Formats: sequence, C-alpha cells, structure tokens
Amino acid sequence: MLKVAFIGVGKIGQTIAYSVIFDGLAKEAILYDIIPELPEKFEHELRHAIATRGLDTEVIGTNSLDDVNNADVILIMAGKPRKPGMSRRDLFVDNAKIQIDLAQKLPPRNPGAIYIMVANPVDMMASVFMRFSKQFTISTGDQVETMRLRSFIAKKLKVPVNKVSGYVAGEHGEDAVVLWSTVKVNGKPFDEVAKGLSKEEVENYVKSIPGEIIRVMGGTTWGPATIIKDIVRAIALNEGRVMSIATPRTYQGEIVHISVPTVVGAEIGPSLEPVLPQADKERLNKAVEDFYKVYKENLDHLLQTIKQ
Ligand SMILES: NC(=O)c1ccc[n+]([C@@H]2O[C@H](COP(=O)([O-])OP(=O)(O)OC[C@H]3O[C@@H](n4cnc5c(N)ncnc54)[C@H](O)[C@@H]3O)[C@@H](O)[C@H]2O)c1
Repeated sequence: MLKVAFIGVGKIGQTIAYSVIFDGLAKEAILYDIIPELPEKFEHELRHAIATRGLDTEVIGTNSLDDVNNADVILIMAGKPRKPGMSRRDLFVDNAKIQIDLAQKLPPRNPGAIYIMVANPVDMMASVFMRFSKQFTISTGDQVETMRLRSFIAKKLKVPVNKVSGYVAGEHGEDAVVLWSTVKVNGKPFDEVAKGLSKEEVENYVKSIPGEIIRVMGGTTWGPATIIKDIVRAIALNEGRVMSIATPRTYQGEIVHISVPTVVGAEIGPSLEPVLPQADKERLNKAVEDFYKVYKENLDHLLQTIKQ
C-alpha cells in the first residue's frame, strides 16, 4: 500500500481520494488544498466513512505543503475546471502557473515520487510540471476517452462492456484519436460487428460527452475519478495493465505528453506504439506534431507572462 498525496481536493480530487482509499490502495492519504479548512473537513468526512468500513488508512487534511512529504504517488488536481463552452486549452495559463509553483515546492519534500497530472489541459500540464520539476510525470491522458469509447460501443451494440476492447490515443480532448485497429467486440474487428454504428458516431460521442456532462452536472467526476483510481491501482498492485495514459517523450527538444496504450505497473512502460499498424503510428506522429505546435505557442506565451 502506498502513501498517496492529493493536491487539490475539489470536485474531482475528492472523488479520486474516496475511490483510492475505498479500493484499499493507500496506507496514508494526504489531502491538500489552498481553501482554508476544506482539506480538514474533508478529512473528517473520510474518517467517518473509513470508520464504517474499519479500514486502517491514515488520512491527513492540510493547508500546508510541509505536510505533503515522502509520498509514493502524487495526484495533481489543483487548477480551474472548464465552464460550459470552454475548451480545456483555455485553462492553460492559469493552471500552468499553479503547476510551476507546485513543481518547485513538491519534489524536495517527496524524493522518488511518481506524479500523476489530472488538472487540464492535462497533457500540457504534465509537460509543464515535468519541465519545471524535472520529475517523472504522467498524464491521465486518454484512458478516460478509452473507457468512454468502450462504454458507448457496448451500449449501442448491446454487448457486455467487458467484451469490448480498444484504445483512444493522442491528446486528451478535441484531438484524441481512436485507434480503430485495436477496437474489437467479442474479439472481432469493429467493422465486422458494427451493425450500422458508424465510427463517426462513436468518435463524436467520445469527444462531446464530457462537455454535455459539464453543461448539466457542472463537471465530470465519477467516470474520470474511477478511471484515474484504476491508474493508481495498476501502479500500487503492479498490475501491468495496458492503459492509454500519456507518458513523456522529447520532441524538438521539449518534453511532450501524448497518450499511447502503455503497460502500467510499479514501472510505467513499455508502450505498445512499436507494434501498432503504420496508419495508427502516423496518426500518433501527427498528434505529437499538433500537440507540440499548440503547446509551444502556449508555453512561449506563458514564459513571457511570467517574466513580466
Ligand atoms: N484528467 C481528467 O480526465 C479530468 C477530469 C475532470 C477534471 N479534470 C480537471 O481537474 C481540475 C480540477 O477540476 P475540479 O472539477 O475538481 O475543480 P474544482 O474547482 O472543484 O477543484 C479544484 C481545486 O483545486 C484547488 N486549488 C487551486 N489552486 C491550488 C493550489 N495552488 N494548490 C492546491 N490546490 C489548489 C482549488 O482550491 C479547488 O479546491 C480541472 O482543471 C479540471 O478540468 C481533469
């Protein structure tokens, strides 16, 4: 069991913390936020829930980063969420400033920790955090899209969701790419079983459903939180589960994060990129190129803003 720190315990942070603790994955959970009293009161809530299950997880809610020390895994949810109609990329500057601050303060207190970025735009925030902290950082990336894809196909084709496999890769958000070569239902390629369900309909769902949930529910929580908990689970239990998370790579001298199906356990990797068909590899290369272009523009603007 791990010592897990949750940086930012708003809507998604609370749900992830709850899921991680109640899956029995944390021996210690540190809840940190800048809102006075929020982590402390959330600690009480969790302690009450833990009492009824008789778990022995130790929970600390704090407004001090000094209490966030010696963690094995650090999840970062600190940042503004999207409002209806906003793109994740609109959050770049505000949330990047938070990541730069955390990148300076967290590593000295947490040697050897794995960082999991959740705040949006998540892949770019992972790249910013890693650039400024020099610490190994992953982004939750397209594992969320991957589960949205499987759930939609299962519902439309009326099959149990565990009979649907396949991955979404690229950037988390508007530019995510479905790796159709990996999509199978009962082990058969999608095209053989689609029964009139078009690829376009599936792709539209994957890209549009989070915005629809945000419009009505104010944010996405239960889906991503459970999926992100499963990333922690794969690390904690050394599961070696293939998940479409974004890991760092260097492109034109910059660290960039792009999702690819990757083996997740106590070690992260290898990725399945080398064994993907050429067409999928080309789409991924294009995603890296597009990501870099937008990221670099935002990063340069950010670096200018910080200087002023
Ligand atoms: N990766 C994903 O799949 C995914 C899914 C859902 C939400 N998100 C993202 O996660 C982020 C949080 O979303 P939310 O709905 O929980 O928002 P929220 O506003 O409910 O919570 C954000 C929390 O971060 C805290 N915070 C801000 N600055 C901080 C700092 N410097 N240190 C510590 N805490 C700080 C805030 O006080 C707040 O409690 C957003 O950027 C959102 O877009 C990502």
